[in-house]
Amino acid sequence: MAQINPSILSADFARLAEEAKAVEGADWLHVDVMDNHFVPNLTLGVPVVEALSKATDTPLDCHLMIEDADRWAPQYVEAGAGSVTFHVEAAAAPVRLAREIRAQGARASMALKPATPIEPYEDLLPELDMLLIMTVEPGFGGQAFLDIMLPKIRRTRELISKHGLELWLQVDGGVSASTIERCAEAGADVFVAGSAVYGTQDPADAVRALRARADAATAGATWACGH
Ligand SMILES: O=C(CO)[C@@H](O)[C@H](O)COP(=O)(O)O
Ligand SMILES: [Fe+2]
Repeated sequence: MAQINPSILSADFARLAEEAKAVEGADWLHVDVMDNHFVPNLTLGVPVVEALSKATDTPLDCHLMIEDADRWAPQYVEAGAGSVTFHVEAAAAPVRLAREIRAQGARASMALKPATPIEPYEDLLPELDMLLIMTVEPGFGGQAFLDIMLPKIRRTRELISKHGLELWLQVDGGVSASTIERCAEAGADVFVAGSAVYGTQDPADAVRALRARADAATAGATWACGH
């Protein structure tokens, strides 16, 4: 079954605990951490992640859009994140960092910006629990989905199958009722959705509807074996 991870970036930041509860039933809560250096936007940091992890039973999927990921990522595990995604463009030693995150007991995930190819990282895939392919330039919610990322999603799914890995393949940016099927058909199985969830009257229902669309699009796919 497809996983839907609502992005808290599109929620009301003055009511984070309530907004987190509004999507209980989602698989993970996606938390976008931005430092105004790696991306031109500033959101939240370790203390807010710590508070959120106490405010919801939904596990936290922290997407770090920050420089010096090697130094900061372990602190997000300590703050309560169940999955920590660092950008390969911001990590000096991605293998060491992934091993450190796993040793701390969290899922280790690596993200690629749109212009970063997957091929140089094929040998790193066994070190990861999830790979995130950005389908917008990171930094803001509500941007249009980049169709040109679909071939990269397809090639990554082929690499995962070739190596027989359990790795989850996440897409993030512009995922909505009108784009999720294309992502699912290309091979993604974890979907981040910000505006398509929090921009609706009933966020929990939006999560269910997105999951149903993704599942329908991949019914019968050999790799869609569930989590
Ligand atoms: O990481 C990011 C943006 O950099 C995302 O997680 C966005 O928050 C997704 O928002 P939508 O594109 O779904 O509105
Ligand atoms: Fe994100």
